Amino acid sequence: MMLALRDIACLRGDRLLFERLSLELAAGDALVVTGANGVGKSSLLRIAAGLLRPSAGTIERPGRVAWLGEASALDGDRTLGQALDFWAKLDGTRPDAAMAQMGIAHLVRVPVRYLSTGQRRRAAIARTIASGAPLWLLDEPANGLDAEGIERLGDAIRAHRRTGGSVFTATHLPLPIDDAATLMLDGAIA
Ligand SMILES: Nc1ncnc2c1ncn2[C@@H]1O[C@H](COP(=O)(O)OP(=O)(O)OP(=O)(O)O)[C@@H](O)[C@H]1O
Repeated sequence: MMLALRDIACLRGDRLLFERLSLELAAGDALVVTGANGVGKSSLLRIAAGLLRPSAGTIERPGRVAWLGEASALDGDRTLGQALDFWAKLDGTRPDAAMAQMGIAHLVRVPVRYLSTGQRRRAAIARTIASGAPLWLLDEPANGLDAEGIERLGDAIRAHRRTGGSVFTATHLPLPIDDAATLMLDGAIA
């Protein structure tokens, strides 16, 4: 088991976004959460990541987690290579293969602040790949990616699952993920 949420409730402000939500991810699983803007997809992923405390329920997450959110955690003043190296060192890995996988190896000497939106997103995905974490939590990972980037993201997810990794993602854009389970948040709270 990579992730288990049991009877989770999420209250934001005075709004109950969802309650009694349970899910489990095993090695190799992919789970895609969909639903309208504001329904609570990001909140659910943040709860799964331990970035947001649920108002009820329990979370089990035995292994390491890679978090990909809206904000880039890459230092704008460093080159892409240095910025990815920084994180890879902490994780005890190397980012080179991940950069190649996302088609950004040629940008290794470009300062992160000069990268385009899609290049930055590819870099964030490369960081996720290079983390070596078994569980990927991806909040709208395809935002800003072109068709080729989305394909590379799909390939990366496939490769990750093939080696026993799991992926839990929220997305508006259709992602090329084989036999993913889907969770539709509909905001229907009794
Ligand atoms: N810090 C906060 N305090 C109170 N309410 C919040 C806070 N952060 C988010 N919300 C509210 O929680 C609800 C769910 O937000 P969330 O970001 O989880 O939705 P989402 O389904 O990911 O939306 P989107 O599709 O727009 O990304 C929204 O109504 C939002 O306004």
